[in-house]
Amino acid sequence: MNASRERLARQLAEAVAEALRVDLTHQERALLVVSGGSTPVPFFHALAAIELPWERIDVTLADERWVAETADDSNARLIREHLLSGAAKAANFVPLTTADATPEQGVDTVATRVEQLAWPASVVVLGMGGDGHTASLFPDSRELGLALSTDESVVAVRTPSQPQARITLSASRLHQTRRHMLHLNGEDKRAVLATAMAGDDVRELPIRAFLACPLAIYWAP
Ligand SMILES: O=C1O[C@H](COP(=O)(O)O)[C@@H](O)[C@H](O)[C@H]1O
Repeated sequence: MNASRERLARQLAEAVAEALRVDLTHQERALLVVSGGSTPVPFFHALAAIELPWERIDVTLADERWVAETADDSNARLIREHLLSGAAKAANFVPLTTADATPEQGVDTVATRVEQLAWPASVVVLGMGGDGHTASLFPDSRELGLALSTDESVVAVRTPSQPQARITLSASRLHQTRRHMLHLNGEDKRAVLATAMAGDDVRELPIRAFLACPLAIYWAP
């Protein structure tokens, strides 16, 4: 692994841990929302090694593929394998899937689960794909307009460019946080982010929905 990406992951983990510590001085439970994908793995390892009152911390996802938790591309599996270990094992993880066959069938159950958490979250750590998507707010999601505008907490999404149906926290729910952090690596993503910053069409590059949050950007080459 590229040393600057490892260093960035540690810096992000320290910032997230500090945010959780601060919030836990004045509230009983704190909520951390993380993203899936390949980028956050070293961040998860760094965060898992930090001593925190993890038993008072809930962790959930920005989005999930509607697959079994045992599937290779399950974000829940990623969290269980890379974050919920070491000190962080005591955290309460709240997944975004159910045993229902489709996200449309499971969405209400997931919404109830999500809404019971300690909002506003302490931190939402977003990722970004090369197409400017974040969470499962993809430019070509049929439900993108809904996910950007609804007051519902979660939305089932079907996205032609993606092999699986997904479920995502809505933009309004992802905005319910004290801090937004964006974690990304590589020149290609830096270029996409620069394009996003130079325009304002959220449907073209959904990451734009979070650029004015304010958003702390953690980028490494
Ligand atoms: O599909 C997804 O991709 C993005 C970015 O993934 P990465 O592998 O390039 O890090 C991620 O932020 C999002 O949560 C995930 O569902």
